[in-house]
Amino acid sequence: MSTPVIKIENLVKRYNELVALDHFNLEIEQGEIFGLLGPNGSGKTTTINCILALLSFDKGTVEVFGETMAPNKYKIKREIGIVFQNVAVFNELTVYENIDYFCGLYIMDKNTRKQYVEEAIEFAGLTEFKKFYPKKLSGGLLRRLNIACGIAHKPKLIIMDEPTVAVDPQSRNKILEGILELNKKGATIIYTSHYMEEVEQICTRIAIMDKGRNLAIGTKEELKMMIKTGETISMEVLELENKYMEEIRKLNHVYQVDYADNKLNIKCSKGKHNLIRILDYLQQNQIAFGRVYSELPTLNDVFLEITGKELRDK
Ligand SMILES: Nc1ncnc2c1ncn2[C@@H]1O[C@H](COP(=O)(O)OP(=O)(O)OP(=O)(O)O)[C@@H](O)[C@H]1O
Repeated sequence: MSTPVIKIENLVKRYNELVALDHFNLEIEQGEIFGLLGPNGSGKTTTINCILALLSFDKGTVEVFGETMAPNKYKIKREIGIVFQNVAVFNELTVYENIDYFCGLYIMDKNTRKQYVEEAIEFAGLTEFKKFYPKKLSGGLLRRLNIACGIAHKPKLIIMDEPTVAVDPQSRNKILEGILELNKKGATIIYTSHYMEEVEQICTRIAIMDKGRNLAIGTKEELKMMIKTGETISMEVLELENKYMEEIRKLNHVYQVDYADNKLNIKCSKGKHNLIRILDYLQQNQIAFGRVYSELPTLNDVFLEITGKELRDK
């Protein structure tokens, strides 16, 4: 097997009393789009900062491209592109000049740099805005500029820390498509987010974090196989006596039944004919029902089952 791009073992990071990373382990292979998913404060940014050697830590090891990471490992740092949560560009420079500046930190040859900057501008959809100053850009365009600055030097590893927070849907889609494109061209991507839909959409593997620990790791299919919920069936029911709720609860594969605001919610473990069995029961007992929905588990269900709380997909 090839050397992992990232290998983190037993990482502990404390901020005084607070344990931000608690014996955290992670391995990321070349070519992955790896999602670090967790609620606010779960330790995603701390993990990224430890990978980049921007933070010292209390215990454990961090290897990048097979080498122990340290603040002076410039050869490794050249191969990493980072897009931070907060936009970090110069207000005094235009879009073109900003990208040129960041690219120039790594690419010395003038012609190559010019080509890379043009490519990054096109990639981020900023061609019309080349001469604009950041203050004149919308929030979404500013994020795209931030990304272009981070990736223009064609790094092998791109780390994106919540790049779509507070971004309009159009720019969000553009950013997600862009990440897939960068990956297709060979970059390994680490993507942190608390938007589970995005992570489901683009990531090849996902780690679910909470309180500085890695709770589960796998493809989205593997994560969903880890939990009991196979299917959530919900429907509108105008009236439902308690005795029926009890009986539904006893049906095969059903393990949770809730009824509130005329909505019946039934959680089932994995089974082939859950929906048919439930509808048969309702019909036999002449219980009228309206629209019926059947949903497969989401990453939120995985998170909920593992931690007992919602991921809060804001
Ligand atoms: N410089 C710091 N000093 C003290 N505590 C910190 C510091 N940075 C982070 N923390 C705390 O460490 C924990 C992990 O924070 P971190 O920013 O890594 O989480 P996160 O998952 O990235 O959250 P968010 O999604 O809000 O960015 C939180 O409890 C946070 O309050």
